[in-house]
Amino acid sequence: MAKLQVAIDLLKTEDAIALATKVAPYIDIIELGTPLIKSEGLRAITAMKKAFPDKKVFADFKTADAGALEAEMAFQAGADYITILGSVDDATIAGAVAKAKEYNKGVVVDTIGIPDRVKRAQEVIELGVEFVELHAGLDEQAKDGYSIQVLIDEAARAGVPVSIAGGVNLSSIEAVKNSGAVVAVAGGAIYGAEDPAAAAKALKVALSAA
Ligand SMILES: O=C([C@H](O)CO)[C@H](O)[C@H](O)COP(=O)(O)O
Repeated sequence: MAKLQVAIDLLKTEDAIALATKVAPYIDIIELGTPLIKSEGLRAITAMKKAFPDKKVFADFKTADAGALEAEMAFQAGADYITILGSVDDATIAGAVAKAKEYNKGVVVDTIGIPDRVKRAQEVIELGVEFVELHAGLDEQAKDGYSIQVLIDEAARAGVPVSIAGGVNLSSIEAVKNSGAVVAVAGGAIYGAEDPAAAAKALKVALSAA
């Protein structure tokens, strides 16, 4: 069954923990979004892992260089996963993967901005990453004509473990599930909902349905 990841793009650690507290029963992976980490630093990761030791904590660093160093920073702070940008040199990804092996943690490659996400996913999986995020960022989603269907189609033909991030919500979750993605990432659909717990529960139920 695909896992559910909540992407927390809030700016304060206490708000992030308050949200995670509401949705945790339905969530497998808690993502600290890039804006949150930039706003609060590594202590946001440490605080989240301390609050939820049994959940996987995902640090969305979107690292572009010094992969080993940034991976070590994230893992020492308490992260279980770090993201490295797929558009960077393979050496940056390989450095982070080597560090992940040392700490028994994982690297996720983020394909944001990459024209051929499937080809790059197939390449970087060979470097030892856990899974690849097929990702349309918030700015790409805001463009006219954006549809998550592109990511769903890519996941179905990727042939490697992928997550989908880019506006996953209740309307798209069934198609995301059927695409074979191993993780569905939902940000705004949860943290922007009037009742985040109900939103997370509905997504989890849809992912769990036979
Ligand atoms: O990674 C993200 C983005 O780059 C800002 O950090 C989002 O968390 C990701 O796109 C998922 O969020 P939604 O698209 O709101 O589901």
